[in-house]
Amino acid sequence: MCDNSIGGPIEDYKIIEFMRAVDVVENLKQRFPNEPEYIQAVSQVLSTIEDEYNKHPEFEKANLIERLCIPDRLVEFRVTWVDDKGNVQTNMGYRVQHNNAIGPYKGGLRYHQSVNLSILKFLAFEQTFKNSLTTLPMGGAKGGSDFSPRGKSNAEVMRFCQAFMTELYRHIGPDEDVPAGDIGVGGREVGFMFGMYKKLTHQFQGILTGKGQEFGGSRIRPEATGYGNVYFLQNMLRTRNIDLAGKTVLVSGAGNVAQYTIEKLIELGAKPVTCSDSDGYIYDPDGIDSEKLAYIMELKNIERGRIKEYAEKYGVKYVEGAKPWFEKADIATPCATQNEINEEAARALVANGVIAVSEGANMPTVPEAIKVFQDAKLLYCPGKASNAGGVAVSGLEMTQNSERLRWSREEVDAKLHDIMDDIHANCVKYGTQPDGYINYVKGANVAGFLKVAKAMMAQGIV
Ligand SMILES: NC(=O)C1=CN([C@@H]2O[C@H](COP(=O)(O)OP(=O)(O)OC[C@H]3O[C@@H](n4cnc5c(N)ncnc54)[C@H](OP(=O)(O)O)[C@@H]3O)[C@@H](O)[C@H]2O)C=CC1
Ligand SMILES: O=C(O)CCC(=O)C(=O)O
Repeated sequence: MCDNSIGGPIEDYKIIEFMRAVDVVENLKQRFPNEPEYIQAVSQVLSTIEDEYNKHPEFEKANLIERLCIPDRLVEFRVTWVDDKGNVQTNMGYRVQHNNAIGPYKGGLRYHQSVNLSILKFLAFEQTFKNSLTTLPMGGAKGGSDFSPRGKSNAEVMRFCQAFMTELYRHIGPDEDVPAGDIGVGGREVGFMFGMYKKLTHQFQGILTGKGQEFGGSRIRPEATGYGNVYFLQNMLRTRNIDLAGKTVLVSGAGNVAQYTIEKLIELGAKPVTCSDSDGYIYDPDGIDSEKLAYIMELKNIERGRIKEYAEKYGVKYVEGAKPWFEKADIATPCATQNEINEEAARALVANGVIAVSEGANMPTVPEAIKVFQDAKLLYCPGKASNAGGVAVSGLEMTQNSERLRWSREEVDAKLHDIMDDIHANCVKYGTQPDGYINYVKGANVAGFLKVAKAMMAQGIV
């Protein structure tokens, strides 16, 4: 029996071989043939960690790679609810508990008509690496439903959230799994789910993050993903002595992440000129200022209207059915959804002189487009690093809930800032190439992977 440099007594399990990312991905494709987003995410990570993984033969002997790629558990259930007309509706509900080697499962819930297992498996896989990068003790998970709150009344959203929780509550807990928001799930939905959990269990526990400020929510959690995205962007720019102030920025999305990305960009003197929803984008050459942002927040969070109305109010360009990547600017930050920058858009961004791309969304850039950015030596960072501020402050919310106290806005913001700095430093450590170019994709993947891998090895074959 040998004592491996990382991990425990696993000598007899397997003859040492090298891991070949392409083989692992091919095998997963055969086993999960209808899950393109999941395969895309796995294949991007494996291709960048292959060398590091193979420096540790004990990993392959323990078949660590398959155990890391395949989720621990999939929970799938029917959600039945009644709409305002009295019709009985059904949707699917899911929770993908991917990996809890370094802490309780943690990750958002997405309510959108496109939700399926492939999308949730990709998000839960990415979340595992992201949460590891935050330096906080959180495993990775994701969940949600093919229910879309868009066009539903408040009462319908409440009934759906309550019905969803009547099943989900069995699978979550402060030390087991702590969901939060994502697309289509914000403070309103978290509140309704929290209320139902309390009703079902008679317990007031920190089982969700992103809660209202009055019942255990952390200060800065709503802002955290967007603010963190901009803090990370600043760090990237500093590596080339570039100042964010005065730069024009293309932003996609008009939801939580986009709004607070825009807020922080304005505060730091940059000029966001676009934002979008799933119908189209607006281009405001004068820049979205604080007053216009307040209008967007009211429009999207209260009236639940369409971004086209911004163009009508301020007399600016609105482009139906398109994304903002063909406009001219210095920086781009996709904050809407996965695969929203394709190769053609990436080429346009490079041709237009964009210097940095920081992802607020999860996996918004397709692999061919990432290659375009990296070949052009752009400052390009994957979401698992640049948008980790949201889950990081969720981790801080969990800590505050356990201690039954609340930190000030300044305290939480300072901790968020430190965490984003740490993530950036780790990307530089593991991603700097011999020519000095920082491959943030590799840096984030290797740093996130190593911590989870070491924890899994130490915990034996389970
Ligand atoms: N909230 C958080 O803390 C975190 C979120 N993220 C990621 O950030 C991204 C945005 O999330 P968030 O802001 O919370 O979600 P929201 O629901 O608040 O906003 C999503 C925005 O993206 C648009 N959008 C959604 N789907 C599509 C689509 N298929 N095509 C075009 N536009 C679309 C929405 O438009 P419409 O209203 O028309 O649907 C909306 O403007 C997601 O990738 C999410 O996973 C990452 C880390 C943390
Ligand atoms: O705050 C959380 O737990 C999850 C945030 C999230 O969904 C994400 O990081 O993609």
